[in-house]
Amino acid sequence: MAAAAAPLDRRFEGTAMAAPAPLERRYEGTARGRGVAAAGWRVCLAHRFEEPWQPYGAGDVSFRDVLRHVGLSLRYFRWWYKKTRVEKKSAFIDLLCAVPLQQIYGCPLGGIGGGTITRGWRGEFCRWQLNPGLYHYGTVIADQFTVCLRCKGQTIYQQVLSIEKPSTLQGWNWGYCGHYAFYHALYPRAWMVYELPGQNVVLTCRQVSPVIPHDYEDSSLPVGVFIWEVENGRDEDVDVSIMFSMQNGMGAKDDESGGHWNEPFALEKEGERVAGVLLHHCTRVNPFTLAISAREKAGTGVTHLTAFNPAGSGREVWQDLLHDGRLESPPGKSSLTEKGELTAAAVCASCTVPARGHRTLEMALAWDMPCIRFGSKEKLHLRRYTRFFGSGGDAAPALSHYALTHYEEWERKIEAWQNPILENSQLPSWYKSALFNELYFVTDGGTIWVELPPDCCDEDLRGQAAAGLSHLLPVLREYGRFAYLEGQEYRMYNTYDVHFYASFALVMLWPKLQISLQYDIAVMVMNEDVQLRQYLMCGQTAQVKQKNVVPHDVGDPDDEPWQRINAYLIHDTADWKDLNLKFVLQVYRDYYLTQDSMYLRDMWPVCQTVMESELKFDTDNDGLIENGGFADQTYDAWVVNGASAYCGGLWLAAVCMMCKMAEVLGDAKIQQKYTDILNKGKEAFERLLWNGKYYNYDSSGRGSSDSIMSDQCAGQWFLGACGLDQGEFEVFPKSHIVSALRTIFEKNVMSFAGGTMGAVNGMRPNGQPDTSSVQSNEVWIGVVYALAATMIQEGLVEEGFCTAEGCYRTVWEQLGMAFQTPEAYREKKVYRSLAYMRPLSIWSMQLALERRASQELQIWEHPDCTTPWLMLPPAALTAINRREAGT
Ligand SMILES: CC(C)CCC[C@@H](C)[C@H]1CC[C@H]2[C@@H]3CC=C4C[C@@H](O[C@@H]5O[C@H](CO)[C@@H](O)[C@H](O)[C@H]5O)CC[C@]4(C)[C@H]3CC[C@]12C
Repeated sequence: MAAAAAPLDRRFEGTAMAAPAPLERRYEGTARGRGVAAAGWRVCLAHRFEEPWQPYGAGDVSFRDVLRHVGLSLRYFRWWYKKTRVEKKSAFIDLLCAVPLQQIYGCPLGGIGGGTITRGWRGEFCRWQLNPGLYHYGTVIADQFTVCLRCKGQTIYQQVLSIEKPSTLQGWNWGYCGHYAFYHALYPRAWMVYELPGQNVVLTCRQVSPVIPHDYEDSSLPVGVFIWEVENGRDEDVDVSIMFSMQNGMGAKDDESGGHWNEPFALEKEGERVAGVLLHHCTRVNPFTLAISAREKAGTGVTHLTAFNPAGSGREVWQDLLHDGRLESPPGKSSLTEKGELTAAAVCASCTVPARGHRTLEMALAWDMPCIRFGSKEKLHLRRYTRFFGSGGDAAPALSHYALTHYEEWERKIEAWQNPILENSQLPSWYKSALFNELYFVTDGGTIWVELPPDCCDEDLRGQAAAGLSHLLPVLREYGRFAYLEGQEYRMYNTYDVHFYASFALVMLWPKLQISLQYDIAVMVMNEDVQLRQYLMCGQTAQVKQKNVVPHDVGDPDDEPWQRINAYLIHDTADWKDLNLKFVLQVYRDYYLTQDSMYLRDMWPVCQTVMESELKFDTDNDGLIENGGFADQTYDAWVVNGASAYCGGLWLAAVCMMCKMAEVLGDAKIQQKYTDILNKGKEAFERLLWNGKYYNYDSSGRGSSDSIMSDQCAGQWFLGACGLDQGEFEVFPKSHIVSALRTIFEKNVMSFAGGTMGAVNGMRPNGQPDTSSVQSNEVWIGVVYALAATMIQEGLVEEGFCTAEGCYRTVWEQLGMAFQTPEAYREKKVYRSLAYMRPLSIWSMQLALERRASQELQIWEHPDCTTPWLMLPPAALTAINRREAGT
């Protein structure tokens, strides 16, 4: 098989794909680092991305769209003013103050649901989600690693490993030359390789977070480990010290609120000793403790400085380290900070690296915020990790010790999971990077994972448990409650129409979290919230949540999620057509992948309930639902009228799955009922929407109803993922699906931006993007990955990879949006909603590949492959490899 070329300097022939951005071009070093993964996202620290694109603003809306949305704009502005200026809260979607794009982010630190701290690719600590679901964007300049080299008792080199030249801590030697370092991300690990100019010493810092598939313990821990590999190329021994400094706080106003204090700690257990400093951050709400530490072992000394002023020159710290490569500290705790005062601490690990030799220094960052309150401050929640480390707020030393003594095991598990994919030379390297790096959102999606209190007195939960969800309480008790945001800028938990796409990552890697999430939704289906409110799109007043329908989301972290749901008030989603169907589709998909029959049995009545609610949308009784003439589905600003490819296709797929579930559960009556509907509905779907090449957007016959929608095969996507796409279960004629996918590839992909940016949501048959709405001419990255998966399922493997590649390269290489993949971009200049949930759908590509390969296996077995289920059919791969190798 063709060897993979360097991922970032390839040329493409035979497609209009432009050369990818050479993110490593500025690297002038020769070092490749130690143990750095081959695949991943690699960038030189001196790299500069092109001018940042702008978030969608008023200026990007056409006059026609402005007129179309005058009512919404006025109502939104009135609501926004009240929320932000009168109630002094933040808006769940702030259209007037979008987060500005910073092209700086790298892998976040931390496991799932304990909060995250993102490090930038230049090494900065820059994006903080410690208060659940709420982000603070700010680089804390005191949070650094500094290296000190000494030979024969003399310091020969001391440098902050940062290219910054800040105005504080001016007594430190800043301005490391970025041309001699590169960053490499392969989530949940990242590497930074620093060649120390003129020193013949190379440092590789490997950052590891405990994000381990199918692990529900260590994956919840709020820790990150930094393993410093020091390579000495000199002919003499070098004493090397790495100092890790950290401010008490996250660079927000709170840091100066007074009352914070630091203290040194050392913890020895089972012959392993870890030492460092605790930084107690004593806020009224959600207080926490940060811990910086290092592992002491033979030949490695650990020293610390309990407190220093990060707002001053820092000269005393610098000189102290310079003097002997160690830190000296007054004993005991620091005093409490005064109001307006900042404090920081540092820990230093030192060892001697023999001439031409190599040594390792291990450091950790842990944070302990066990008890959390959301914005409403009504309820106290315990984070998942408290079941292993307690909720007393004193766990930071134990967390640090555990992280430093278990990271090797975590890495073994991470490699066992990733290697079969990474070692598959038939998969293009951009895909390997995309697949693992997009997973950052599972932890950095404002994610929370909390315990169900043992004495749970939530009436709703108890009621539902009694009323048929027999495994609700056992599941929630054992696996806790999980929620992640629709997007860092779209602050709603578990937005369900979007989770539909992202859920593949969860069910494939942490299936119990998907199941727990589904139980939560099932409970909410049964509940109502009769409070009335005005919806902003159309201005009508309706209740917050109706009974027997799937909610849009489970709430805003700035309020009280799970308690007050449906934070989204743009539309009354009780009338949305996709939400109920997406529940049914996920239930069967989850059952198919997990074979959890308790789950299936519990969800079955809920599926019947939501399908009954949905049936009322089949107004003409032809077996097919109709859309309501407004944007009543995930494309919430793109109006649909009558039968539609998207919702109609999801409907038929859900009806098919109802038949299948009824069969599995032996419910013949329901099976017959849905079989009848399916037969009628299939006929109506083909008659109303098939135009000989693809399925029309909708059946209204209006101006853009024959648009080509990139997501028109969403129903087939789910059917295929569950093996329900052939024989008696064939819902859509195979030839129609393949023809539709080919049309999408030709029009939405290759005729848009020269085939380099993925698939535009809507394309007119004449090859012009559909501008009938503000969303039809957008590209939705998560939809594109789902489309690519569908193509792979249907045998259009090369087309699928080519389609997805455009999005990856645009986001990660051209636009500098690493670790913040947005919901959408347009062909030029604008994007929408950074750090979004939907792109996790890339895991459905992996499922499609695995499924295909296992089918192909019967007819084609490759002698060299140790993981045959990851193999692709030879014909498709020859083409992909040709493009990958640039031949
Ligand atoms: C800055 C001005 C106020 C702009 C004036 C023009 C506006 C009236 C419209 C231009 C763009 C519209 C927005 C486009 C997207 C939106 C997202 C939506 O929420 C979530 O979106 C997902 C789709 O991306 C959806 O799947 C999820 O379920 C939703 O939770 C809410 C509406 C809107 C903000 C939309 C509103 C009107 C414009 C700003």
